[in-house]
Amino acid sequence: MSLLELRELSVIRRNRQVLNDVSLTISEGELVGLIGPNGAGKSTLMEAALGMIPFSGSSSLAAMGTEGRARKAAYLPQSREIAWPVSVEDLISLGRLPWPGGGYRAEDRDAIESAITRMELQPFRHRTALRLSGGEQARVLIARALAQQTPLIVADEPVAGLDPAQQLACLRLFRQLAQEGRGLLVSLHDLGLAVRFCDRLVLLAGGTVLADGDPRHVLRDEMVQNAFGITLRHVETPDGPTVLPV
Ligand SMILES: Nc1ncnc2c1ncn2[C@@H]1O[C@H](COP(=O)(O)OP(=O)(O)OP(=O)(O)O)[C@@H](O)[C@H]1O
Repeated sequence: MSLLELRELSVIRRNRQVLNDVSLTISEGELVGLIGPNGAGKSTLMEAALGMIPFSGSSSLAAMGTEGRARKAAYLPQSREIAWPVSVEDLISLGRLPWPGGGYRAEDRDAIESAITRMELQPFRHRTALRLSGGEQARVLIARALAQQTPLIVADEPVAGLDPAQQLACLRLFRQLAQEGRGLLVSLHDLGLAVRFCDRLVLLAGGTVLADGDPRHVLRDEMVQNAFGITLRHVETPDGPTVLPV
């Protein structure tokens, strides 16, 4: 079943066409990597898909009411702002706000505990979120999105600022969530991680989809040269395929 359908989505920002006729579907059980150079329109695509900015074309999510949308999709924005000096546990519990009861039922507690465990945040749960390191704050915000327990997760550069072990742990968790039937749209700059963990890659450049499909096919030489102006060395490892930009 599809969780997100974008049809001919176009966005104009400051009189400039940032996205041009982008069509995309995310289905249950899929971890989809959104890749592309800086300024390609990855964040814009996510914001438009969620109905946060004006666009033309259609988005199945943006067409829903705010409550239905918040129960369908959790969003991790690129900017990791924490506005108030709340505890880690309280911040994560905000993920339960879209659900009836607003966070006080037994299932809310279970969702919050599960998110804390999955992001290995037990030692931090009573700390003030604003006083954590940048990477620790990033993990707390991922946990808030997990606590929302939505079928779809839209995450804008979720592993930016995480150390290598935490990057791997985060993408392994995303893979596991996909295996459990959730759909994930995740923007990534590390193409090695993208090819290793994603079921599918969508390559965005100049506001259009250059390629959408099997990661190794999307990352073929002419596509990578066209989008990024670089070459990739493809490497087979015991843990699966990866790539090195050269
Ligand atoms: N609020 C805004 N107002 C006007 N233009 C914007 C705004 N946000 C982004 N843009 C422009 O839209 C284009 C796409 O930006 P976007 O942030 O979607 O790219 P991106 O692919 O996510 O980039 P990055 O990899 O650097 O995060 C860029 O040219 C950017 O300057």
